[in-house]
Amino acid sequence: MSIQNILVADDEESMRWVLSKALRKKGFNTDLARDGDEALRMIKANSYDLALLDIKMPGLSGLELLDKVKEERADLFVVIMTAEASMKNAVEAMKRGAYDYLTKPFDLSVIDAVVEKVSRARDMSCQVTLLKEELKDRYQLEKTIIGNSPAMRDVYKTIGKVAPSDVTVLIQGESGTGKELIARAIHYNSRRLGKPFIPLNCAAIPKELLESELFGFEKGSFTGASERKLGKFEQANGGTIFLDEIGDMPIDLQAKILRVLQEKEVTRTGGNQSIPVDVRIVAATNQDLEESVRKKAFREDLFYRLNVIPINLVPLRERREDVPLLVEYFLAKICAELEVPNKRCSAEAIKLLTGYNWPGNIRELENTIKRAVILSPDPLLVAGDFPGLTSKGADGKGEELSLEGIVDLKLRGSFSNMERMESGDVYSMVLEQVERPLIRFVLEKTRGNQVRAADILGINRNTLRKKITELGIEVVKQA
Ligand SMILES: Nc1ncnc2c1ncn2[C@@H]1O[C@H](COP(=O)(O)OP(=O)(O)OP(=O)(O)O)[C@@H](O)[C@H]1O
Repeated sequence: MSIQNILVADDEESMRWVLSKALRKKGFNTDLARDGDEALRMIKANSYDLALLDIKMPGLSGLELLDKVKEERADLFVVIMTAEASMKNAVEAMKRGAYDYLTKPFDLSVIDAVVEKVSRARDMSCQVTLLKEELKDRYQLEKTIIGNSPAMRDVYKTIGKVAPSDVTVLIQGESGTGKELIARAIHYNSRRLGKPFIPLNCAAIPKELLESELFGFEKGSFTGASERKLGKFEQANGGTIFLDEIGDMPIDLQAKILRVLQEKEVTRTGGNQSIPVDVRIVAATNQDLEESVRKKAFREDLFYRLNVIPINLVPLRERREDVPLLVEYFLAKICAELEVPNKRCSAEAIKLLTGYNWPGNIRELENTIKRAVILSPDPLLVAGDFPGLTSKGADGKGEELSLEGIVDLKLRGSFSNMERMESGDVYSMVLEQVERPLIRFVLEKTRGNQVRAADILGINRNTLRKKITELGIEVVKQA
């Protein structure tokens, strides 16, 4: 990864002129700052690979600036320049994280050598960062996305298939189902790993500001635009931009996003230059985008561009078998974060958590566990430690879990491993297990009166008799 963009900050005009001429001749993009404050603003607004900073400048000195740079852009290589060959300054600069130190006057060949050295060091450091990221992210995918349900296993397969390419992905799912987590997993398992992952929630930013957030603006393009600002697309260059709640994107901006996808370039507000960007787009929504297309609230062409690979995250209530795993994971994570001894959930508490409807999905589950861990002094969390769930009822709407809900839960628990199911026997097996307790229950209530039982069930008397024999039900007649 060679150097492209260099900032030169020096209060001496002749020095700025000489350096910029020499560097531009070698093909580098060079920006110039007259003092420390200007340099800091430029560093914040642009992505430089190297900054040559004079130690003595009006406003922020080179060393003060160096401290700020280390806070803002720890990866920027800084070379400090000074007219005084004092050992003290040199040591101070290196201690504060400068990459090198040059004493003026210097020959231009010294500058060439420094740029070359920084270039090699950047390559090395990129490799190290990449390696670190890679290790971190393997850990992330394996450890942080929890869920073993068939629906989640399908999601993992899709991540594996799409991550290596640059294809656009549209993640759909209710709030709290893990859309951002999946977007990160795609980024960290792609070749863009080590480059920025920039999330932007389109619904959280006022419409008037969204355009400049996305595309940036030029200095002076409107009142208050005192400096150039890079938009999220430019910040994400080389990496991935995650456009959350894309359904809330105003229609005029949708056209601009389409242009980025087609032309791979952006124009800053107030600017007339097209800037090439290499960014992968992962978008997410909790709305029915096809419906928005029908209502003309979302551009059809953009929808098809984004929806190349759809990933649907099913709500937690439709993959309840993942709840116990998630509970275990969040208990360990939260106890470690809060530095409290590990806690467990009783079987009864797990049953309650599994039966709840989770309208806020995994985010709500995580918060619920956190609240219980904080409020309960005991190592074993029981159902009573989740009062919000018991009072609201198992489906979160103040009602008991429906019969269908219980059967659904039971089925998911029993058949979580579809691959192991025999073909051809499931339908009758499940019906039998529902029919038998149902008939037994009604016969019990009618004290063994088959005529009455058939009437309640709404089936023919002969059919009931046949079922009693087939299912081996014992009829106890009571007076
Ligand atoms: N499968 C999962 N395993 C572990 N943690 C998860 C999982 N899915 C989501 N989470 C956690 O739940 C929280 C919410 O996830 P995330 O922010 O990705 O959801 P979202 O769908 O993007 O929500 P929203 O639409 O509200 O922005 C995060 O803390 C995330 O780490």
